[in-house]
Amino acid sequence: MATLKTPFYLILLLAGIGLSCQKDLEEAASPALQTVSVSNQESSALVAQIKFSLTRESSAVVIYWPVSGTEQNALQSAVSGIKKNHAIPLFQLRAQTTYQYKILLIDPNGQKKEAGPPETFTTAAVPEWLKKYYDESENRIQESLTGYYLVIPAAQPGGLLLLNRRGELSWYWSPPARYVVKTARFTPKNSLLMLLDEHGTPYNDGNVVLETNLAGDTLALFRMGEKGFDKWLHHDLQMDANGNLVAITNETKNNLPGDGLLMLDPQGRKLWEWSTFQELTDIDPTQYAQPWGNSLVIDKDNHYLVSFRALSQVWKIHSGTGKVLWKLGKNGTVKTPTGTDFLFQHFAHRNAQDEIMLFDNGGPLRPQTRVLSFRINETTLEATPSLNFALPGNLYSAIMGSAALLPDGSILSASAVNGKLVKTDPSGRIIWTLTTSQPIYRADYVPNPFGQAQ
Ligand SMILES: O=[N+]([O-])c1ccc(OS(=O)(=O)O)cc1
Repeated sequence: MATLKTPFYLILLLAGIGLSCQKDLEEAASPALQTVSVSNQESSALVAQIKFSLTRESSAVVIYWPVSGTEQNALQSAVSGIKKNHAIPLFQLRAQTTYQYKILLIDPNGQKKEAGPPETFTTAAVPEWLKKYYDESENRIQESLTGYYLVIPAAQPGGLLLLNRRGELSWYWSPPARYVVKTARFTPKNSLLMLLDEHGTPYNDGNVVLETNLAGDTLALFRMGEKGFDKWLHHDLQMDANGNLVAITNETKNNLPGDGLLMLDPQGRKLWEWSTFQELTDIDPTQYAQPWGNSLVIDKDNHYLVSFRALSQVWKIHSGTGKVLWKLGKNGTVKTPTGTDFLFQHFAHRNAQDEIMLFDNGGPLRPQTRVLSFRINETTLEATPSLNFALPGNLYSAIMGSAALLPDGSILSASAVNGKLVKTDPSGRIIWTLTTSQPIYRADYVPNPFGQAQ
């Protein structure tokens, strides 16, 4: 039987060609960096965004550390999914600091490979107004809760601050020159929904709604006069689970000022509206004041809880029919024990204990601010008081302010006009205080703002 013998040199040659083809294929298949840019501005100096494009799709992550530190102590961004064009936010930066960063590409086996040598960028300075508003060096705390405090200044130009458990500024947003920030809320998407004003309007009125993520990308921008946005908004706004916007509006009837609600879809088209004039039909103009809606939340059953400061009442409003389901407070429809009426309250909401909680500002008749909560039987319309404590006299705030339950059962209060953010226990004993140089409109606790940032 004849055997075909392949010469040894030919085997080597073929093997060599095979190997080099394999290598070429692998190199062609492995993604490489094409373009890279870093953005970081004074408007939000504690976050940078690394944008880069790859020759091929890949998942990626960025590690970063101050040049004065070491790579071993690098922070790591969230993992960016498989694609060619990436925009990766880097959070928890320090201002006016030079960082080194590395882009790591993640292969299908989860192996990370450096896309190139380390590069550097330097962060911008915190704006002067913010340095004056909040002095980190005077505000050191040691808090065991790992979340952050969203502080909304009642100061111009205003902006938004996130403070960490040590009282440090972890993130902020300072508005472009033409805007003043009036209020803001975190959304179910962990973005920020803000009410801005560009006309020097007093109080908490605004004509622009801006949604941004924490990286500073604009997700939505609505301006009064466009589509269904046909009224001034004031004091509060929310995004519902479907991405619709709901906000408190100014209404007018027979030359009297009222309040309303407006719902816009994610494209800014009007879906629904409501007015206090639907409910207050028997008005004596000599006794009338604008109800002054000053907080709005979407309750667990999708109906609205609105605080009306001038009425010293919180209303629950049916989100479909507009019917007022109940009124909590003085002369309301919910039965409350004597001594629990509140005055000129703000920030009414349902807390994690399923109670309606609010910041009871007080007023000239009772110049003392309290934190109250009520368990409400919505069938029998009976309220059982729960939290009820007064803040010390030096924390009395006749206007604005907030009180929110923290996950450890303590309470975060913004004593607005005094520029004090206080953590107290449920009896009102102060645990820590943070101070701002001008008033705080309100503050809230945000458990994990950076974890899920988009
Ligand atoms: O006088 N202010 O500046 C002022 C007054 C009331 C007010 O409304 S409140 O409901 O937020 O207290 C806000 C600001």
